[in-house]
Amino acid sequence: MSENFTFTLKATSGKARLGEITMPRGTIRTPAFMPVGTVGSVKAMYLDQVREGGADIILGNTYHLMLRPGAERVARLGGLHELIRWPYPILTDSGGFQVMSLSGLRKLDEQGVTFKSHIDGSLHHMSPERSIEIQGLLDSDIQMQLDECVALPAEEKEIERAMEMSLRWAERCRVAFGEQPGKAMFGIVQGGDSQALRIRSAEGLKQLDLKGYAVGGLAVGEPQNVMLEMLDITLPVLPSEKPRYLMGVGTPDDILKSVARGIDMFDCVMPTRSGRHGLAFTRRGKVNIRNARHAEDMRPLDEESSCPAARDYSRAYLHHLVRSNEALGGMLLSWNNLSYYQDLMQGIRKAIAEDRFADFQAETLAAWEKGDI
Ligand SMILES: CNc1nc2cc3c(=O)[nH]c(N)nc3c(CCN)c2[nH]1
Repeated sequence: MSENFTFTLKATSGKARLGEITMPRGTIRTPAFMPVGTVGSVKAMYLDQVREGGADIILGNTYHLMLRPGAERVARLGGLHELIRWPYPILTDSGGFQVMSLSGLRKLDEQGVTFKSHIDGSLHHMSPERSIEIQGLLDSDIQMQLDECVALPAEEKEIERAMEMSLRWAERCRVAFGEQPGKAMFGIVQGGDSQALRIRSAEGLKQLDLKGYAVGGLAVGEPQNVMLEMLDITLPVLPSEKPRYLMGVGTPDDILKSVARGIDMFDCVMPTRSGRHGLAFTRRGKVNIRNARHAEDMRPLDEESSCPAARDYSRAYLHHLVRSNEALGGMLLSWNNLSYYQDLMQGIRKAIAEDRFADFQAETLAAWEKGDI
């Protein structure tokens, strides 16, 4: 614990980094996977399970929480940590991405975004300053700048316009955030699939004395090789002594390849959303438990797992629950998947500490390819 936000690099293995973020509410072991708790809950999970499974930090969303229950209401209720009973660090996204992907966007200009709520159609305006104000009302530990994420493929001019405005918004968010020693504000690198624009965005953010840097504008439809190429371009420009967060990523394979390039933090709905739809992640690859071949398979998903959902329940029962659309099906698979992701992160951190990350990556991939699931 520390009254400040500090990031310590503990070891490297190639470009993979082992680190630790210390904050008043706790320590975050990196590389870290952040379960997504969009409206204040990690869907189908008790937060005790999320913690026991190995999560040091979870994600919340400004867009959703400002619409319901409302930022001022959360503040009146003691802040997000009190409300959801998660005393550890929370990172909140700024709302820009969710406005683009969820709401009826009405207007986007220098002042901010004007949009209609996807819940009740009410009209809302969010400026960079209001986004930071909301994240403060939520008592968020790591706050994200308001940005404009452009879906790919897109015209270079469009990508440039959005990247330049996101840079101006980063400066306004930096001013609005001020100095909050126990908290952090991260800038978000934009620039789409353009090498030059990615470099300009990263260089521009470096002028702002930020405590961390997110790489945004990726995992928005581009092929994995394009995402990885943008990391190869962007990461060398970012200060090595600050954490790097790749937003919205990703599959286990995405995570391994991004850690290999120097990413420290990840968030993705993949383990929880796919769990609710019957997809199980295991050490030996993915299992679509809805498939009829599991109907009488008495094996658990992974007899060696420390997670009861993976070790103690037969595939036959999981198959039955998912086919019957029983809530327990999504709960057990979400539990299995989050535990798998956190076990993967723990394996990654151990391999970096032992300077054998490349071997770990190869072994993990080989176990998936061998299948035998
Ligand atoms: C699933 N793919 C994905 N790409 C993202 C890009 C941004 C991005 O460029 N900016 C922001 N603010 N959020 C993003 C998110 C949401 C992360 N929870 C993304 N998710």
